[in-house]
Amino acid sequence: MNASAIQTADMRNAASGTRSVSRETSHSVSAEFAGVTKSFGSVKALDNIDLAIEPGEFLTLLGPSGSGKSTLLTLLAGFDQPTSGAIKIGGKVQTHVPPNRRNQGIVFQSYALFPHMNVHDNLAYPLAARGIRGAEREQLIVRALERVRMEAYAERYPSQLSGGQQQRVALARAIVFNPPLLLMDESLSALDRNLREEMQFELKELHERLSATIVFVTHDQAEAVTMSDRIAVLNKGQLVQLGSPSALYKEPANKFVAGFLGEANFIEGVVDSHDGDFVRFTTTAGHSLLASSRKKHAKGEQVVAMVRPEGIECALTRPDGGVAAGDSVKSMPAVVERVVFLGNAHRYWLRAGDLQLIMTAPCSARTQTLASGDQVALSIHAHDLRIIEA
Ligand SMILES: Nc1ncnc2c1ncn2[C@@H]1O[C@H](COP(=O)(O)OP(=O)(O)OP(=O)(O)O)[C@@H](O)[C@H]1O
Repeated sequence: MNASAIQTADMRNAASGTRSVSRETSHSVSAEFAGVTKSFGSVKALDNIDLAIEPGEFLTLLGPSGSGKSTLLTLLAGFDQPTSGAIKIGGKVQTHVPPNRRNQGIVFQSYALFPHMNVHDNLAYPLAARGIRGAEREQLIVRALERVRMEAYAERYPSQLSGGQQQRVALARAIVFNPPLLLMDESLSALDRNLREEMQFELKELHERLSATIVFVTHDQAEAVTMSDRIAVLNKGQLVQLGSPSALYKEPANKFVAGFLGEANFIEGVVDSHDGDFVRFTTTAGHSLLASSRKKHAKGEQVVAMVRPEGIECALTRPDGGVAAGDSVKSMPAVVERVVFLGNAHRYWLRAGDLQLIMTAPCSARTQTLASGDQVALSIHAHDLRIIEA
């Protein structure tokens, strides 16, 4: 995942934020975890999670394997109960309400289509369970199948469908009764790349048309960034950070989030001074750098700063030691160790003393391509260098 993916996602999320697209229903609910802990014997799968999901929001639970994403979603679905804490849906405590008495659509891998029923009957099932029959039921089935472009497959049995088609039908079954809450666990993970991207786009469109709150689980960062209004990053059963994709990318709370969502360079040092939102610190290699920080830091404090690969700038050093392009930001000497052409950008591995940094620079006719062995002056604007937690 790169910065342009984040920008595209931001634009898409901003567009969906306005939600002027014709919405076919007008209900959605909030969902909340209040001090939720879940233990399996000695394993604490979730540790005191507080998380409030807004009505109509597309919220993604993101984290590495074993971080607790599925456990959190399973508790929200009502398939299991927390060891302590409460789950509220629409402001009401639902912690011990069974799944069939919660008005929610579910697309879980373990919640497969009924193999002995054709597509039509798979969709009719949740409607019948809600007492919806006759012409209304048929209308809802046709509309749900149209939404996932599977209207031509109503008579087929699941075994006569591809994996991708089965997932579309599972999605149609989950949305056929216009649930105010839709829960999806790694629902697109079995699809090949093209179909997955197509489904991501369709799901996002669907979210804009439905008014449902969607809670989506994935371990795929790019998917989380493209789809979500907000992302909740989990690690080892804890909620590490909650925010918009761009906030998490630009202002990660710690090294884990910075490294998990995109690429990051980390620079360690000791604080010299703090002025407003900026901190001057000296790196272990003796370079003095200016970074931005939300917190106050005391002189002598050990800090870790983070810069994304596109936040580093380089200019070739002239033979007299000066810098080719003038720059107001103080620069440090470095050498280009390796260059890789990526098509629309170059990726550079730079060494400045004991610091190794990765930089990406877009390719254009106006930018000079650096070569391995070039002596350069490296600069990082203070807004691109952020003090984060270790
Ligand atoms: N029924 C269970 N019994 C015992 N331990 C469990 C059970 N379910 C989950 N766990 C443990 O709880 C932790 C969180 O698991 P969970 O499935 O929620 O993670 P996840 O983030 O969804 O992982 P993945 O991406 O691999 O699906 C893991 O350590 C897992 O082994």
